Amino acid sequence: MVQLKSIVFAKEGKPIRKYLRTGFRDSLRIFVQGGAGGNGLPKFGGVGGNGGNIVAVGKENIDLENVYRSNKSKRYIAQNGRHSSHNFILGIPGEDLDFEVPLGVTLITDLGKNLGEVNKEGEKLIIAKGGTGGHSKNGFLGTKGQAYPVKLDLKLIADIGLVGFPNAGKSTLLKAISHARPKIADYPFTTVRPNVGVLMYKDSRQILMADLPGLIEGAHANKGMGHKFLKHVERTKLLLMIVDINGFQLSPQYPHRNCLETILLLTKELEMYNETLLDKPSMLLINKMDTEGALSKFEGNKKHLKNLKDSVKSYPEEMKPTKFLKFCDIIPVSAKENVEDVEVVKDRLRKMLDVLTELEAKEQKKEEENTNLYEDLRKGVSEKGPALV
Ligand SMILES: Nc1nc2c(ncn2[C@@H]2O[C@H](COP(=O)(O)OP(=O)(O)OP(=O)(O)O)[C@@H](O)[C@H]2O)c(=O)[nH]1
Repeated sequence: MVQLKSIVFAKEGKPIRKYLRTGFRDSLRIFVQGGAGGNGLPKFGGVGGNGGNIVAVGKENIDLENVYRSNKSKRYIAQNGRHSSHNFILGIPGEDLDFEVPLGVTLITDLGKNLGEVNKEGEKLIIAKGGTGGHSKNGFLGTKGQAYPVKLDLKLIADIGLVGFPNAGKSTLLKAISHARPKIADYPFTTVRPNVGVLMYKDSRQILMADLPGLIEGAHANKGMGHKFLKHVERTKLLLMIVDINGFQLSPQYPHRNCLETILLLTKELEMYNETLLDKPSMLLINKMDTEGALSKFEGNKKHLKNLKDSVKSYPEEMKPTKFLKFCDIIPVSAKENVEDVEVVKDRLRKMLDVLTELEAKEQKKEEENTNLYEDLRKGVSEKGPALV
């Protein structure tokens, strides 16, 4: 209760962030060091063994907490290559050190160098190379392996990102539409970590939806949890925005925002984080349609919802995003009370994702055709030599 009061009545300007401990680890800093190469043996021209590499291996169903628990020292050091000797002229190479990482991880050095991503089960990525064994060309001295701190940055891989201000009904929808069992309560910030639900269809198709909590007006200025979880939206194919038909008020110190303003401010927050998010296909749910007066509010807002850009012309500049999401569907629902509404949403989401998958496949095919065309062209040129025009 004390904690709740601290959150809801936190004074403006005072970050709410410190009151919240999400317990969700979406980044982890570790130290990696490839093994050193063994020395060569000049007398016999012996070559030292190469040092082992540090290799990240994709593993389903684990998270960064598992990675941390499996090695709390957070140091990963691969085996050195053995020196060349009378018995082993070719020094034995050091073994690679493989460690498992969750799917969706990006590995970045402290200097900002992106080492790559791991997105599939069993996918391997060398993140620190072992040193080379000593031989005649390097004075028979083995070299050191690469060594540096690396950040593991986890972005959830979900098809749909569910965004909305606190209390809009994100958890309620996720629970109704999928097998997820998120915490639901009548106060903001109940959800303090992203929940992922699986939407199951009769033909065994599964769609992943991530509920991204903590977004509030001013998140771009690091209010609340700031944009902590928005990075997870970057990879989703589709944005599902959910707003309360009655609008939203964070606490008595904050102004009440009606439904239209809520949409506007949410869009603004998305834009402030990364404006390309607004190019994503999206759907809008107007929730809590079972509450008193909801229908008339919805009727009153219908034409504005259809043409948001013009409807908000007179709003203050600081509330307006420069771009708007192009909602494919705007659906009034009651996530809590109306199972049929939820089924409609589930159906529409499936249809939209199927179309997107088809478009993606076509794009990929086109890209492959273009690559082939280019290869043919290159081959033709190298056989005949460049044409003189
Ligand atoms: N009447 C009504 N209440 C709803 C509906 N959907 C959600 N609620 C209620 O609204 C409150 C907030 O719902 P949540 O699902 O926890 O909202 P949330 O967006 O996940 O909230 P945070 O965890 O703060 O991000 C709960 O008391 C829900 O029971 C609805 O369709 N109708």
